[in-house]
Amino acid sequence: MSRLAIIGGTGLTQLEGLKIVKRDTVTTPYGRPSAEFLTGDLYGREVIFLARHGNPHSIPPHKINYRANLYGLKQLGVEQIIAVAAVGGITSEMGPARIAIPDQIIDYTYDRKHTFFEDQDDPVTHIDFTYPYSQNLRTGLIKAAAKANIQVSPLGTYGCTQGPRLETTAEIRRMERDGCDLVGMTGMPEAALARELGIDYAALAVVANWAAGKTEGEITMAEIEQHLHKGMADAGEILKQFIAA
Ligand SMILES: CSC[C@H]1O[C@H](OP(=O)(O)O)[C@H](O)[C@@H]1O
Ligand code: HPA
Repeated sequence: MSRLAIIGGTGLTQLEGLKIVKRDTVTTPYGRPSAEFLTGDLYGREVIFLARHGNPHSIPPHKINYRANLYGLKQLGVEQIIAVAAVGGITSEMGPARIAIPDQIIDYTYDRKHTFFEDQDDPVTHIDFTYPYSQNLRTGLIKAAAKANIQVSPLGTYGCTQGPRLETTAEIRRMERDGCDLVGMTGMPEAALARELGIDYAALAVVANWAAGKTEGEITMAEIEQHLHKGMADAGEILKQFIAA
């Protein structure tokens, strides 16, 4: 069976149910990962968990060392990653607490270390990224959601912004015109780095709020926390069914 890792984001700093058997503080040629890699038993399967923003949550999205995180997971033999991510909902289906399994990404980030192929000695390498998420893992997550009786959006385009600020109304309007259904700040370069390392990667996106300008008023952290509470409980059920299968 492939070695599976779960990367947790906002609202998932600790993975409930994980019986931890090993803690690895890994060093990589790219620096230090966000936190210890926790290996343990989750519903009978060995899983490695990493808190993307650190534990406690202290690293903002643009400061995450994505290369160290992904390289560290590769060093531990990981072949599959499910990334859990909080997002804002842009299109009508993507209301708060909804879960989506995106199939596409648009990258609006800048100034992030986004590739392993940049040294003079490296051959020039252009990975294929036509389908940024693993179809195999996406299908598994969609089936797991059906088994858990949780309605999810089986498709969606994740737009990744630089953060840490939230977006303006005009930025969200532009992203919607571009075809984005969801907005988050960590999907890239995480997904591309996984592909560069040959690790299968899919995301469980949990909608925390309507994106900027989609409702009257401003976005509050209280609203985000409330919706994430429900959304993360559902994400946990989906992961449980995914592992059971
Ligand atoms: C207002 S919460 C924004 C924060 O939450 C998301 O984190 P993650 O993708 O790690 O769950 C988003 O990308 C931002 O980093
Ligand atoms: O509205 C948002 N924008 C960007 N990232 C997010 N993560 C949760 N909500 C949002």
